[in-house]
Amino acid sequence: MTQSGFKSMIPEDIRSSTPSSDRVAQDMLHKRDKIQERVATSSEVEGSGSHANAASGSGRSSKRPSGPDGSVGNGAAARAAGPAASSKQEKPVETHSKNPLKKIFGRSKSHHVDQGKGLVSSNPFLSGNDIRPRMSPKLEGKHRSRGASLLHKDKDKEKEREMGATTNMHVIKSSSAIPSLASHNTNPFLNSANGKIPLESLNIPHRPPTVSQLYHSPSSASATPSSTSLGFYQTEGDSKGENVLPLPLKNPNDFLPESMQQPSVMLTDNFAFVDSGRKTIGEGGSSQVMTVYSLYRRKQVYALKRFKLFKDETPDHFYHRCVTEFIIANKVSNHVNIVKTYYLMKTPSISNGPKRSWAFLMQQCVQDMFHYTVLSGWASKPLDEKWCCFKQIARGIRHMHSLGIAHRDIKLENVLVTDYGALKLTDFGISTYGVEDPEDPTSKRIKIKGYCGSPPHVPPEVMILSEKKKKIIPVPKDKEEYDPFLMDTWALGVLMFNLVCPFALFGEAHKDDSKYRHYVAFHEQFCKHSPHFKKPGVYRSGPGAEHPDFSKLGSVEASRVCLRLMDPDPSTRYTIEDLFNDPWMAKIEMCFDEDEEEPIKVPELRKATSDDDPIPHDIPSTGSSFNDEHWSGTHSTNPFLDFGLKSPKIKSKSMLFIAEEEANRRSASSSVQGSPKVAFTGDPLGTTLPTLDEEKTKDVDDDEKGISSPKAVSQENPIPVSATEPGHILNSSPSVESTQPKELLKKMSTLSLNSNPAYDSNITNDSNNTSKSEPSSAPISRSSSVVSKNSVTAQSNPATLVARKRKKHIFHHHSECGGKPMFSLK
Ligand SMILES: Nc1ncnc2c1ncn2[C@@H]1O[C@H](COP(=O)(O)OP(=O)(O)OP(=O)(O)O)[C@@H](O)[C@H]1O
Repeated sequence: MTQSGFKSMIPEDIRSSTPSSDRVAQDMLHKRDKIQERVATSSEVEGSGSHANAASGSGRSSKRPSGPDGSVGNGAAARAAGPAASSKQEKPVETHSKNPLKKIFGRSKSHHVDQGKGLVSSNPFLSGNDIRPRMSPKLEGKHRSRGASLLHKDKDKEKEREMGATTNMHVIKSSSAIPSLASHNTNPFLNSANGKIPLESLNIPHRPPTVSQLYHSPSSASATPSSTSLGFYQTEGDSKGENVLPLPLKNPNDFLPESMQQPSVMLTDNFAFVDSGRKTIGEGGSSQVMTVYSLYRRKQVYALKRFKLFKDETPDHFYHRCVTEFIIANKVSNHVNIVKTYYLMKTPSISNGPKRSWAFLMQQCVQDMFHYTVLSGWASKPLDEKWCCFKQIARGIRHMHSLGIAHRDIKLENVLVTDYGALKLTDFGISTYGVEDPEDPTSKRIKIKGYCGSPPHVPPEVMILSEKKKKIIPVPKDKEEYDPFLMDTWALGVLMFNLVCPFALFGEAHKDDSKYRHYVAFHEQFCKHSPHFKKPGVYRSGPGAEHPDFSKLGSVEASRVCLRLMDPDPSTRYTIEDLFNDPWMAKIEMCFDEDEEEPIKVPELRKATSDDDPIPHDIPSTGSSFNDEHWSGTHSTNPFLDFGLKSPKIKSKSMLFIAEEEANRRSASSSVQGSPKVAFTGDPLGTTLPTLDEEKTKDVDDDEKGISSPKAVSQENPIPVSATEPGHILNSSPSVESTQPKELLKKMSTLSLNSNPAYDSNITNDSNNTSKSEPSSAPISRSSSVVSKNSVTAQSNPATLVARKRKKHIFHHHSECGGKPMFSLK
């Protein structure tokens, strides 16, 4: 089928965010004038000077223009405002609303906390010090506390108070089921006082560490928390929660292992923002995602995940947080079911837009799976298609596990869908190595301490480690550690169930959750009646009519798999290999083959700036580098991956060609330099970018001269002289825009919002109230519809789908804890 035929299957609202669509490029061009205007205006408003800018960060936030959902420019503000606004609109709906959008099962909350201290392994980064704190804003409104206990046991109390307070806030402000649930709530932690949790700061290495050093060396400064406040976990949801990194921004290469050094680290050397970076395509607790395009191929668009510096987070802490996530994200990228993360880059501040920071340059996708599963037509999709999705996700997990890495936050929200129908795992913020030697995936597996994750995707053996739960039931010494890989398979079981049933079986896998107790009782009962059910290599039937919900999985084989994955006992739970050995898995027909080439193109890095030479210089095209090696598969085969269509002829670019092209570009650039020079107004040298194109020039803020202008960027230039430009230069032929229509997306495209009767029933709760909720399926409220005052409108109007999606990211899947294992063996 032709590309246009394929595109027509994607709803208009989704198409508009489709990465490789012409619309994006056209949109960019059409908005050029507008952008120019805006930048000019904002430059005036903002004034110049980075210090002023940093100091007035919050003020800037409030000035940001809102997107269609009212939150794009200022997600935190929207979060803060959302609950209040939503309470107005959603109170009347409560739990019996006929509006299915109020009742669709909700996004999970992530508890990014490692609260343990020390591992079985001697690896300090998997231990108590192995904390990657993380914010939990999406559902929690303004705050989320961090796992202070990971660092300071004596701070546990304070932390819990904070968690309780945060939870309370969340329950009240963001759940549609709040009114009814709140009255039954007896959670003693919901009314705790607020507490401030101190966090030790980090020592950042001055030289790039090796991966092993990053994760194993006790002396690795990069991962050693010292004494800094954890307050940034608690303030992210606040509109003023994001701080600005001090100038000069550090160079990612100073933090990356040698094997991962990048030939260019400044985003604007090779890319420019679509819509001047003011339009986000997604927002998470710790990041904003927007679209950028290649300066050499405007139709080549990528997702830029820009990380936020949380209030009170030290820059060093931030840098390490980003680099550890990047290392894993990049390492696991080379699989069709994992989103491709290419580079870690410095990004400039943009007037009335994002602030200077670090960001991942990633493959751009269309939507996350959660989005699709709440569409009205999803329930009626054939099970075959759902199992195909399931298998793709499982393959992504298998790939990660084969590299010795556990994801630890598997859920539908963290699965992205591409416009060519591939499903991809994303968000490796709490991923961790589960092996002794990160560079040897076959090395001994280790267990991990500390709570993290997103209930109900958090397995019982991890759930008990939550500070809240530890208060209820103390954890015996021998239960303080868990296998992170089995955490993933449990979560995969929950996800599998949710692909078919739009509600949660229980809120939290903990005994204080009555629905979970029901589930465990059923599981035990079933195994009792089928004694060989858990026997390795034996494949007994799973529950059928015995269970009203598992019977919806369509076959006793599927229910077997689901039950084996969601085995409360980790010692008998399916591993990912067990899953793939199950005959039911083998029978699943794939809608996207594992070895199928993807119609994507590795972003080109042709230019780099440095301290010594602020004018972008060509990146040598020979030699070997991390990227050559890492992306060799893509480069060495067909980088344009035309997906079964005839491949375009790929011509390598000679240096002469590049030089000519650059000359042309410069002359084109100079021709537009007569236009208002709005960018770099704060450039102390009064320079403009001689080689950047118009759009790029407009994108950059004055105060960022140190970052964005060639001269400013030149703070640090550790770009190795021998650095090579992997296949980037070779990839200069026209981008392949055509994508073959995939059945999956084709059918997804026919889905519409808001008319799925399945979502009308049983949607109530919030995980904090699960102990009071009643049996059968324990549905959870759809947090985004509750929090966002705009979400109701957005949800009921397919045309606003994308806007709604952006909104929802603000609210989904984070919790009060938010502590992310900062240095978890990455
Ligand atoms: N490559 C991408 N293409 C398209 N959209 C993306 C991409 N990466 C992320 N998004 C969107 O942005 C949202 C936020 O991304 P992500 O979950 O990675 O951020 P995060 O800050 O790590 O989230 P959190 O910390 O809250 O879990 C995603 O839910 C997704 O919808």
